[in-house]
Amino acid sequence: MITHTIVAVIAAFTVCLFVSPIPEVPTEAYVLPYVIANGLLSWFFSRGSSFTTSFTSLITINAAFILTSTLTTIIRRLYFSPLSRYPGPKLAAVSGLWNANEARLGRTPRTHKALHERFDSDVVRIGPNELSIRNVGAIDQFYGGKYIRGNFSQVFNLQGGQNVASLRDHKIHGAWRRIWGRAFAGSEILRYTQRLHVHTSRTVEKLRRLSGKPVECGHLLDALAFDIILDLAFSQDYGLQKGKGDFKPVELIHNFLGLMQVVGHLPHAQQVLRYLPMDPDGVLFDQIGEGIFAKRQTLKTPREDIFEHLGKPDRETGIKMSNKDIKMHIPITMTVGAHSISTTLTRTFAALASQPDIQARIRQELGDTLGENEVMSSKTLRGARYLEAVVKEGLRMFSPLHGGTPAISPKGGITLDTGDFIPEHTQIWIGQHVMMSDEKYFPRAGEFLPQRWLIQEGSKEGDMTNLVKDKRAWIPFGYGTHACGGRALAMEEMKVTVARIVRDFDISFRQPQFDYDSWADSWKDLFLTVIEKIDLRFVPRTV
Ligand code: HEM
Repeated sequence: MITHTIVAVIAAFTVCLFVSPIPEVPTEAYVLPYVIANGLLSWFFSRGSSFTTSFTSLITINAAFILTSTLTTIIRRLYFSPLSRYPGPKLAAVSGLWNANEARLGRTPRTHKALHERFDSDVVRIGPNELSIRNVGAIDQFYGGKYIRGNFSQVFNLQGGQNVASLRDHKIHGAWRRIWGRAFAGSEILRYTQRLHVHTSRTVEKLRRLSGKPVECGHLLDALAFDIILDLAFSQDYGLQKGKGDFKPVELIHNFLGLMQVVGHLPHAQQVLRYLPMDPDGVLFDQIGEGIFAKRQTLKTPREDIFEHLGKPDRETGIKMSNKDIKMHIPITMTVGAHSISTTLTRTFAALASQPDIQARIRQELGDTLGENEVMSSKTLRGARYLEAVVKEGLRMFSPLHGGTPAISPKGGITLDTGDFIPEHTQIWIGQHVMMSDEKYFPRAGEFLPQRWLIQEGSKEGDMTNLVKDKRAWIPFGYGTHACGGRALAMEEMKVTVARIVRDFDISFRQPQFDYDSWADSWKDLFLTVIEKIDLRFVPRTV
């Protein structure tokens, strides 16, 4: 028995040397050999021994192996890892489960920010092979050029297949992004103007009918954003604003974001889940999406929509998406295309509800810049700089993807301008919340101050007020090759919606003593942020 134990301990040390370095070895690479080794051992021990003896030998050898592996891994991660020099919770250094649990609770961005402050460090360790970085120069160092995207993005292809948000191959990703880019070119955005106008008009009419009665703002804007994306992507009038369409897909998004967020932080779990049946909410969401897409394919009218572009080849390389590739873009379009907009806008309207002076200033600017009965669009709102500042400030404080998307540190590692060396293969996060709520970049970061984005009278272009110390830290849409594919549409949609609603209504909280801080504490960052209900009043303006 002693020989078995010694052999198991030596084997465990050897395996640990093999699986521990950064990056860690994929689950299959050691689970499969482990199972095979156990099968061979069972066969070996069962020859000429009783069941009890061979079973005891097997248990002893497994216990010695697992215990030694666990202890070796913990000691290595705590004291001998190249990341040991960085501060952070000990539990985070030991296991990815710490970060996954923060993710489950929907508070990773806030926890990471608190760690940077507690340890007074721009680099903190948030996993055995993971760091959170709070340094503006690092954004381009890690996300500029052809960087390797982190493990988290692989959660978008659990059911097999790829979309732009999961793809790691730069050649194909580049081609797919150019295809996406054509759907959001300036000329296309202008073509979407009339459709945006129709949908925002429905929301405005609805608010007029409600005439100052409390409205659950998240629900109102979910309906608006979902109707818009289903029209622009699939040429369909889904009718949520008219109370006709099915709200189920919106509810499903809220449900499965939680699962995605946890699994995204556990790459080994992602690998296992690929072999298991999909979560029922995910299956239903896919089915609804495919139904919407199938309906689109039967339309007789010309389909001047985003998916029309996705079906065309990339002009530079000739690369074309297969039918499967196109279908893989349905769920992501419905999720990021609607949920991001509605949560950002809802929280922006809540910020406006507490600041009537900002509403008044938006109205005054619209009066000065817009012609009478002019349809609002990126073109007609071009001169509305204060409106743009309000939307930018909303995106700074309420970005829907608050925790960032990770990158893998390149070969040879990177030295930050703080002097910190980040070893190769480390997964790093430069989170939106960590960066955009930092006083060093945005003084009075906790306050909603659109004027921070206005260039001072008489100053040079690019010379901002002293409330923006470094505009490179404004990253609501991410940065680099994987930055948001729908930014132009998102900006247009948010500007038009804010302008139309603020021009026609006085916005206030349902209860004058609304506890904004408790409401903000209840938001959950589940890859995309999920917010609790909020009732606002939209009182029609008479002039
Ligand atoms: C408030 C609105 C929005 C915000 C703040 C936002 C932000 C983001 C962020 C931070 C990313 C990840 C970037 C990265 O990995 O570095 C992303 C990815 C993406 N977004 Fe948006 N988004 C918004 C709305 C939209 C809309 C309306 C669409 C249109 C359908 C869209 C399409 C995409 C796509 C396709 C990607 C994946 C890009 C890639 O991986 O190459 N987004 N977005």
